[in-house]
This record gives sequence, structure tokens and C-alpha cells, in this order.
Amino acid sequence: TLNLLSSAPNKKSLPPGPLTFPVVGNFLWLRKSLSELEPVLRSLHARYGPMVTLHIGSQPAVFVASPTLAHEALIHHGAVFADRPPPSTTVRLLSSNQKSIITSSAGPTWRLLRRNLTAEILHPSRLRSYSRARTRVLNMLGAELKSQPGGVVRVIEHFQYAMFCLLVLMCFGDWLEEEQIKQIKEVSRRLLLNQQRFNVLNFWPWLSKLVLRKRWKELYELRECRKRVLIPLIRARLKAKQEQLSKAKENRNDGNGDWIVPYVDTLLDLELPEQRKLEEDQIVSLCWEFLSAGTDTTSTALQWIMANLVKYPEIQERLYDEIKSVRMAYLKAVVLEGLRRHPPAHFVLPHAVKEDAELGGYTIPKDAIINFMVAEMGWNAEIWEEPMAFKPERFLNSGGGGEASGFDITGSREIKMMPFGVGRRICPASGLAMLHLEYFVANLVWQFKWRTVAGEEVDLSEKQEFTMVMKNPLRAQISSRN
Ligand code: HEM
Repeated sequence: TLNLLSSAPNKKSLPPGPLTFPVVGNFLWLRKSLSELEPVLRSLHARYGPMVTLHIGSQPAVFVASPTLAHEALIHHGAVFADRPPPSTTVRLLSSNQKSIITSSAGPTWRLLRRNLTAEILHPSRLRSYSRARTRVLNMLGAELKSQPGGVVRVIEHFQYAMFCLLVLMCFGDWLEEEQIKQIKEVSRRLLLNQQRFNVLNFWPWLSKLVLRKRWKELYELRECRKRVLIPLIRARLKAKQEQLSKAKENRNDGNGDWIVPYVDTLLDLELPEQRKLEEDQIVSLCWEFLSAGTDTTSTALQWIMANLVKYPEIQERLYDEIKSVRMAYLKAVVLEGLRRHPPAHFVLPHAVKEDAELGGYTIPKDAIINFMVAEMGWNAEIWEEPMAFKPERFLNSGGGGEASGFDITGSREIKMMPFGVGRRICPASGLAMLHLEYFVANLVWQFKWRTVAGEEVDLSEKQEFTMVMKNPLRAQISSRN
């Protein structure tokens, strides 16, 4: 009783929500993925308003569904709401103790790592330099699709592989052989597929170390495997850089210099705020983050967009005509509509506040997890007419003059949707993701006509995996346009 009384004032000022769940219930909540909670949250929001608190375990989790409150938190009080909750034991293990952008708390190391990625790799002028890698991957994807018997393609595995290759080439250099890419892909898949199983290790880690010893061993083994694959690539770049340096010193530039700057090179150069270079392990987890943050998100988005182009042939034909006449506004509108209607992440990654903060008249305590509901905002009927329909045209007026490019995806003035998040933690690669989506959608529609497979329909049902994917993956009948 004493305990309850002393914590009462704080609890009271949290956003409202059902106060208690039975203990067993709690355990189930923990295991349910956030998206399974979405329908529950929807009814809780209807009852309690745009901010709801669930007491998950001992930690309050606040869910924000209103674009206005998200703007207030992430833009107006951006510095306060930019932190992350402490990572789980397994995440800590795989991120070399939070040496990754996603997991680090909002301090000098996070700023440095994030700035390195945005300035050295994701800057528009740099993005142009990776065009050779894009062409190589597009040709590979086109050849794979063409080789499917009867022209019937199940796209998702091909899309995933294409996005993965592209990021591997940006990370380690575009001279890499396909055999090397396949090795990395193999470990990556295994880690991803086992994520749910490894998550369980985080509930009472001391207990799981006794009961789930084999699973812990598997996790350690996969981490080793990841090192075995990546460290030779990192060392090869270190050597190449040293050779280049000595050539430059001796003034014997043979013109065989590199075409591009791979991400790993920038990490080898980087100095942490405490004036020390990154350790090999930390470079491994940063490269890993680069590959895994961008593969499923982008390939899922691409699949959803292509699914809508198959389902609505008139949209596909209009897109084809506009590409033919080199008008790209509609292309951008199609991609934006895809991200609004089918955001790969239905929630941004969990946020936290550095100190107790206020939002919408309630207190957000330091130990709370704050979730922003991406899909709900994109489907908000007060902002979007017929929100569940796929209508790219809605973006053509957003900038005036029929230009979709005027739409502000950063939400800095006002949030209408936030597929990449907004504010200081906004996806640093939103520009790269948009470029890749526009590039592949345009080329796939340019090269092939996409139709439904005879006797089948495109089913837009969702299923939560690492991202929100198509429950029944897209299959399409393709034929060459020329
Ligand atoms: C369609 C594709 C993508 C979508 C929808 C997407 C979405 C997101 C979202 C919602 C967040 C969380 C924002 C927050 O916590 O407030 C995020 C963070 C992040 N994304 Fe992306 N992303 C995509 C592609 C990529 C790519 C291609 C990369 C890397 C090459 C990438 C790297 C990151 C990183 C490093 C963060 C963490 C930022 C931080 O914590 O400071 N993403 N992304």
C-alpha cells in the first residue's frame, strides 16, 4: 500500500489508460508485437483521447495517435523527446553496447555517428556517385524477373535481395563479387528470422540463461558468424586505404582510384568524442545497422507500391505514360501514396525523454516509452479524404502547380503523415529510400507490363514481420514492354 501511495501523484499525471492488467495479461502484452495492439489501441484512443498509457511490465508505455501532439513533441520539443529507452540485453549485445545510431541515447556519440552517415554517405551529391551500383543491381533484378517460368513472378524475395545488394555495395564498395554478398545475406537472414526467438531471452535474462542456454549459445554463435563474414571486408578496406595513401605520398597515382566512398571507409576514419577510433566490433555493428535498417523497409514499401500498380492498371498506365514523356511528378506521388497507405513501420522506433516532460497537459516520466502511431496518422480522416483508398493524385496538389515535390515529408511545418518519423530522430535515409523507390518503380514499370495472374487477385491484407508486409506476397504476370 505504501508503495502505491507514494507513486500515485506521478501515475495520475500520466496520459489516461486502463490502469491495471492481471499479471498474466501483462506477460501476454509483452510478447504481443505492437501492431497486434493496434486495434486495441484504436478503441482505447476512442475512449481516452489521442494519448493513451499502457502499463507494460513496470514501465509505462505512452501511445500518441495525434499528428498535432506528435508535432508538439518531436518538432517543438525535439531535443527533449529525441532519446531512446535503454536497449534490451540482446540488442545491447548485437549493437556492441549501443554503438549504433538507432540504439544510442541522444548524446555526442549519437550525433557524431548520425552526422557521419548523413554528411558522408547520404548527402545528395554522394548519392549520385552510387549510380553504377544502382544500374548493376537493376540489371540483376531485371534478369532474375525475366527468367521466371511463364512470366509469373513472386516479387518479394527478389526485391529484398536487390535492396540488400545495393546497400552492401554502398557499404563495402561496388567492386564486391556476388558470392561475397550472398554470404552476408545468409547471416543476415538467420539473424532476422530468429529475432522473435532471441527477444524472449530478454525477459528475466538471468532465468533464461539457465533455462534457454542453447538459445543464448545460438545468439553468440550468430554474432561470431557475422564477425567472420564482415571483418575480412573491413580489413580489406583498411589495407586498400593504406595503399592509396602511400601511393598518394609517392605521387604515383595510377588512375585506378576508387569510384565511390563506401560507408565502411568513413567509419575507419571516424574519431569518437573521447578521441579514439571505433573498434572493429563497433564497425561491424554500424555496418550491420546500415544493411538491416534499409533492406526490409525499402523492399516492403516497393512490394506494396507494385501491388497497387497491379491491382489498379489505370494508375500503372498513367505512370507509364508520364515516364515516357519524362514527367516525374506522378512517380513521386505514387511513391508517397504508397508510403502513406502502407507505411513499412506502423510505429516509429520507441522514443524516451531525458527528463520528465509535459505533453498535452500530461506528464511523460523519464522511465516511459513513447510510441508514435505512424499508420494512424497517415489514415487520419480529418486530414485525408477517403484515407484507405490508393489515390496518388492527392499529392499532385500538395505543392501547387501539380507538383508532388512540394509535399513536406519531414513534417517540420505540420505533420500529415510520418512514414520516416519527424524531428531529430527522423530516418536519416529518407532521401535514399525515396530515390531507391522512385528508381525501381520507374524502371520496373518502364521495362515490364504488370498484370494479375489469371484466376488470382491482389490481396492487400497485412501481416507484421520485421516490417508490416503483405500477408499474401504479391505474385504478378509480367511481360516485356518492348
Ligand atoms: C522506405 C524505407 C524506410 C522507411 C519507411 C524508414 C523508416 C524509419 C523510421 C520510422 C525510423 C524511426 C524514426 C524515429 O525513431 O523517430 C527510422 C530510423 C532510422 N533509419 Fe530508416 N527507413 C527506411 C529506410 C532506411 C534506409 C535505406 C536506411 C539506411 C541506409 C535507414 C536507416 C535508418 C537509421 C540509421 C535510423 C535511426 C535514426 C536515429 O535513431 O537517429 N532507413 N527509419
